[in-house]
Order: sequence, then C-alpha cells, then structure tokens
Amino acid sequence: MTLHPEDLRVRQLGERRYDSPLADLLSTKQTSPHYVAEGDRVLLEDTVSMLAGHGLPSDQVPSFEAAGPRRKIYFDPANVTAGVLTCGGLCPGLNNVIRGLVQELAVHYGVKRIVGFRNGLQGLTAQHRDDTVELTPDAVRDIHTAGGTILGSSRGGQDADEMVDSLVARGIDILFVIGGDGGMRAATFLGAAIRRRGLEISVIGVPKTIDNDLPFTDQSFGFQSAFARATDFISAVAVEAAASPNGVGIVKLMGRHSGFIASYAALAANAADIVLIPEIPFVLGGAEGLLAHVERHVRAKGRVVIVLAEGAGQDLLEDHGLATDASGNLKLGNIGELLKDSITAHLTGAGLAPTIRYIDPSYAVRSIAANAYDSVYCLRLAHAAVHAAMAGCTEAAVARWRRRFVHVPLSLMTSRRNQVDPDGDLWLSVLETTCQPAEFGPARQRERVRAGFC
Ligand SMILES: Nc1ncnc2c1ncn2[C@@H]1O[C@H](COP(=O)(O)OP(=O)(O)OP(=O)(O)O)[C@@H](O)[C@H]1O
Ligand SMILES: O=P(O)(O)OC[C@H]1O[C@](O)(CO)[C@@H](O)[C@@H]1O
Ligand SMILES: [Mg+2]
Repeated sequence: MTLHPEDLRVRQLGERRYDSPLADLLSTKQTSPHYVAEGDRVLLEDTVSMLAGHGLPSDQVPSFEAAGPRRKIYFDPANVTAGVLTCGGLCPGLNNVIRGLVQELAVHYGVKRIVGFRNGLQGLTAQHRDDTVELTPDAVRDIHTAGGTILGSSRGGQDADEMVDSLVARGIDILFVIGGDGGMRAATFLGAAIRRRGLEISVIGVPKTIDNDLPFTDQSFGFQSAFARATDFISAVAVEAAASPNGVGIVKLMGRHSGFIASYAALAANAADIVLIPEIPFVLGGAEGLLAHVERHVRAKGRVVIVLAEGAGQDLLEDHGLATDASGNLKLGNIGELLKDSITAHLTGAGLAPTIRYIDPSYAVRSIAANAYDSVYCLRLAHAAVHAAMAGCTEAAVARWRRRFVHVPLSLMTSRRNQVDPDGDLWLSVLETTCQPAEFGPARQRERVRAGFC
C-alpha cells in the first residue's frame, strides 16, 4: 500500500482567525522527544530501510499532521455548539472520552453548549434529534468510573442527509463521533455530505474498538482493558484443565476479523498452548491438523489450553458468512462449540476421553470500565480531538501513532483493517510462547496484503 502526501493531508474548514485560549501554554513549545510542535509532522514509517526505500528527502516522506493545540483556532469558542455520539459495540473508556471532551471544551475553550446525541447515529435522525443529553462538566464528573456509555449506542445505518439536517437544526458546529470502523465510515459519509452542502461543520472521529481492528493507530482505546479482563478467563480455564484428567480448556474471545484480543490475552496469561485467530486459517483433520496436535499435546502433558478468537475458523462452519447485522457486519458462527464437539469426539476416539472446560466470556470483556492505562489514553485522545476540532480540522480522526498523537484523514482510517500480521513480531511472540506450529494443516500461500502499516 503506497501512501502519497495527499492521502495523509487533513482537511481544514478555513483560516484560523481566533487566538487560542491555550496560546500562553504554547509559547515556549517546540519539538522534542516528548512534544511535536505545531506544523511539524510525524513519520508514517519508523525504520531506516523503509524511509530509505522512498528515495525522497526526509521532509517529503509520508507523514501525519501532529495533533495538539494550535495558537490560532478556527472557531470562536463563544459561538460553538458541539455534539457527541457513541456508536457500535461497547468498549471500555467510552465514558472517559465523553468526559474528556466535555471538560476540555468547557473548561479550556469556554464552550457553553455541548449536546449528547442518544444511541449512536439513531440520535441524528429527525425523529430523535431533539431527545438529547445536555453535557456539562457537572453532568459528566463521575461517568468515567462506569463501563458502557451514558449516551447509549446502536448499530444500523441512517441517511447521511437526514443526519446533516439534524446537525443544522441543532446548530451543531462540531460533531465528535466515537466509533469503530463502521462509526468512522459513517463519519466519513457524514463529512462528505456536509462538504457537498457547503456547511462549516467539523466532524472529528475518535476511533474505538476492543477488536483493535482500526488501522493507523498503535492500539485503539479500550483494547488493553478488554484483553486484561480476557486474561482472567484464560488463567481460570488453565487451572481447571490442569486439575482434570485429559483436561481441555477452551476460551472463546471477541475478535470478529482480528485476533488481537486472543493474542494479547494469551501472552498475558502465558498459559495457552494453542491460539487460533481469524487471520490464520486452520484445518481440523490430518496428521498436521489441529485435532492431531491437540491429541499429541494431551498425551504429552495431560492437558491443553486453547484460546480462540470468535472469528477464527469460520470457513469450517456451514452457512458461514451468510447473515449480517443491522450495520452490515458478518454474523459469526459458533466456532467454539464446533471445536468443543470435535475435540471431544477425537480424544474419546483416541482413548483419551477429555474433561472439557469451555468459557465464552462474550460481553464480559467489553462492558467493564477502562483500566488506568486506557483512562489516561482516553483523556489524551479527547484533548487531541477537541484541539483538532477547535482548530477547524474536519473529516479526520485523532489517533496515537508510534507514541505520538496525530490527525488521520477519515478516508484513511477506513481504507483497510488492522489485523495480526502472520509475518509480524506479535504472532512470532505467540508462536514462541505457545510452541504451536506456525499453521495447522498444509502450509498456505499467505496474502502479503496484511504486511504493511499497523
Ligand atoms: N458504510 C457505512 N456507511 C454509513 N454508515 C455506516 C457504514 N458502516 C457502518 N455505519 C454505521 O456506523 C455505526 C457503527 O457501525 P458498527 O455497528 O459497524 O460499529 P463500529 O463503529 O464498527 O464499532 P465496533 O466495530 O466496535 O462494534 C452504525 O450505526 C452503522 O450503521
Ligand atoms: O454488540 P454485538 O452486535 O453483539 O457485536 C459483537 C461484536 O462487537 C465487537 O465487540 C466489536 O466489534 C466484536 O468483538 C463482536 O464480535
Ligand atoms: Mg466494527
């Protein structure tokens, strides 16, 4: 995937004519290992060979606009009305982001009107646009201690022009969309509809997803909290499997198309013998298949612990990929049940009748409050989002990229999916930790498309 400077350029609503209330704080700021000055840029790539591969002078290699406060801003804070919504699946930290946005807007920029739209994009329909939550610093003071979102969320598409009509009707100048890949796509279409109508409304995305499947962000907020919670279930199943004859522990974790939760939780628990993720297909039967490996493991160690991403092995299920939810996301078949049944049948046939311990924590990993790391991360993303919006950036998301906060054009945010790279160092760590074979079944020619950014 080749990115050109124009792919990385963030759209600006217009000239920044107002002094920022934060200007005093910025007077001595310059780029350092701990700060990226206004106007400086953050490199897309971070190895010598990748940079050299461009054959370009260093100021022309692909780079992101740095996030952060600007000395001059586009919006007059006294006249700004901001809107906030959360959409898609729940994710630890949604309330932290809402709180951070409101505090930064109100306390530092003096924005008086902040409107929370209820239940995701549904809140922007003509029917629901007046049923909003007034967001004040007092109203959000304690919300970050709870999981979920005080605004509610939803799946399902809405008409972009109807949503723009709602923004106009409510006098919204800035809309913050806190969402996953679908939410970022919706924000992209909303931004385009606003542009077509010549309106000066900033749309800023704050990318969230426990699946960590969004590109151009080191990790999405909530992911760390979710995989930390998932770790507990792996540890539990490992204890159970170890205490039972031919113990087989299986944990099925969320991860529709990306196996980050399964991989990180398995590394954190350091108790898994096999990790199965959507990115790496596997076969059940045959000498190199999963079942034969499970049997060998149980014979040698007396037990086996398997961590499974819900999207793994979908090709092994009948009718896979046929149904979708209201947002168009694939409804997954239950690979956990298939594995449980196949392993039971195989081990029983091999004279190793197993004790199966199967846990599907499902929503339990994402409905929790953010942990300390995610809480900090959410707050800082919220600050970056407010600075971007007040400066007049639009059709952009804020993200942390190679430890720096940056602006990513929304179109780029939805251009690909972040997945575990089978040739990357994360998966290598999983293989080193589990000692499982690189693949179950005949070696395949893997698509190289996954190797790239992220
Ligand atoms: N291509 C699209 N165009 C317009 N709206 C979209 C598009 N894709 C998704 N949306 C809308 O964005 C909202 C959120 O999408 P979705 O339900 O897929 O969750 P998400 O934001 O991807 O979060 P997560 O992946 O964490 O569950 C939904 O209301 C959905 O209808
Ligand atoms: O909230 P729903 O519609 O049950 O969807 C669950 C999906 O949402 C996610 O939590 C986030 O995309 C996935 O991991 C999971 O497959
Ligand atoms: Mg999604």
